[in-house]
Amino acid sequence: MAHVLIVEARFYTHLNDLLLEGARAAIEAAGHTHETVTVPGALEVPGTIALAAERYDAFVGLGVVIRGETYHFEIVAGESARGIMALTMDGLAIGNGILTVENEDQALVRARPDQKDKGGEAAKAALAMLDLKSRFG
Ligand SMILES: Nc1c(NC[C@H](O)[C@H](O)[C@H](O)CO)[nH]c(=O)[nH]c1=O
Ligand SMILES: CC(=O)[C@@H](O)COP(=O)(O)O
Repeated sequence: MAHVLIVEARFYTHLNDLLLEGARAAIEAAGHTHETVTVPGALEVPGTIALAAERYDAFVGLGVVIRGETYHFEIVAGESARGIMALTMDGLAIGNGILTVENEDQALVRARPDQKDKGGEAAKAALAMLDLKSRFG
């Protein structure tokens, strides 16, 4: 049984709740346990995973980044993904469920567990990486 840390950037509460629901359901369906920590925004997700790296078997990053008027979108979307990928290359089992979308409608379809269920998908990816880690690590 693995213990998974969900790191959720609580920027859009109603969308986060859906991502969390999907991620938690996927982890529980696979017979694992989880805890959740809430951080201010997507940029804080990789740093938080790095701080907790030794304490959990796998990690799920959740959040929603919606394009605004400025270049800030590129920074938040790109740097959060870059940070998560850097930690993945260091050998951590992580699923990236940070949505990077043009508008709220796109986010809603992707967050809803009965639609694209990107929270659940990210949790399954984290567990798949954990399996690969035990096989090759
Ligand atoms: N605009 C969004 C942000 N921005 C906040 C940053 O992630 C960060 O918390 C701030 O710059 C302080 O370091 N975060 C999201 O998760 N989603 C956004 O759409
Ligand atoms: C991530 C963003 O683009 C964002 O929420 C910031 O919006 P803006 O560029 O309009 O300041």
